[in-house]
Amino acid sequence: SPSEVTNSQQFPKAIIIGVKKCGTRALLKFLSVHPAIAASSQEVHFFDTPKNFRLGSDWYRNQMPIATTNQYVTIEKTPHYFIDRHTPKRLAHLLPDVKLILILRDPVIRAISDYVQIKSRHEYYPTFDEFISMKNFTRWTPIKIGCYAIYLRRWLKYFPLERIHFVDGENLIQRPWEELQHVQKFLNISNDIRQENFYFNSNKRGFPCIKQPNGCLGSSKGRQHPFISDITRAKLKNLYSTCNRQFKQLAQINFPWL
Ligand SMILES: Nc1ncnc2c1ncn2[C@@H]1O[C@H](COP(=O)(O)OS(=O)(=O)O)[C@@H](OP(=O)(O)O)[C@H]1O
Repeated sequence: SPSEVTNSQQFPKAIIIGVKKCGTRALLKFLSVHPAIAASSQEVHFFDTPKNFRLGSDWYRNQMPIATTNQYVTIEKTPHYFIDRHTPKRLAHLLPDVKLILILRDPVIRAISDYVQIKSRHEYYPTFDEFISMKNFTRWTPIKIGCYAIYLRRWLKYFPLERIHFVDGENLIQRPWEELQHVQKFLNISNDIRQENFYFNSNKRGFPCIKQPNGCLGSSKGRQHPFISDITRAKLKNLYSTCNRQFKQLAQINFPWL
């Protein structure tokens, strides 16, 4: 077909900048079935990793998926961009018109998810409750990342709020088509990914999958979370209440869990 003759690699029109463990992979996977989207399968880590950044913008473009002429929206996701100090400025300089997508979850659940991932790489590891009972627990990275306002403030020095779309990661699990509808609108593409494209898979602990071959996420997504004590929950809820309030103000959004 003619579109195959003009395959090319394009700089991203949109980037899922984070947040880690909030559903960035699910969002990109669901978006990738849209006919207008070419999605990068790997996390590119261009702006946040010195050895990659030094290779320059040609290297970056060469990491992008081959897009057919129909796929005029190239997207990549690197969740670490959100918390990286250098990325906002570097990205604004290279791609001043890029659209940013930020997916968020309840920071308490996000912290547990982060913990479960780290624990999976260790044979012996303290419990989540043990971490939170430590005096300096607020300096532990899985806890720090959940104070979204701190990081968003940095991004807003380089990007206007209208260029950032916020996705409710809790709702992406419950009613993914609603979040997809908003994202497709933000990207100015047709509303192709709809409710009838999803099913809930009991083998995937009830997480939604897309109706196509390999339409569910891999085994490292949707892990079992450990029991967390009420004391730990109350402590984190209290810690995040200020961050959440500031985030709501900065982002001018309101998700049910915020
Ligand atoms: N449809 C679907 N299927 C499976 N998992 C889903 C889905 N939608 C959202 N999620 C949640 O995504 C969490 C992982 O987030 P990320 O992909 O952003 O993680 S990462 O930062 O790339 O490591 C992952 O966290 P865990 O539950 O802790 O494994 C999921 O809760």
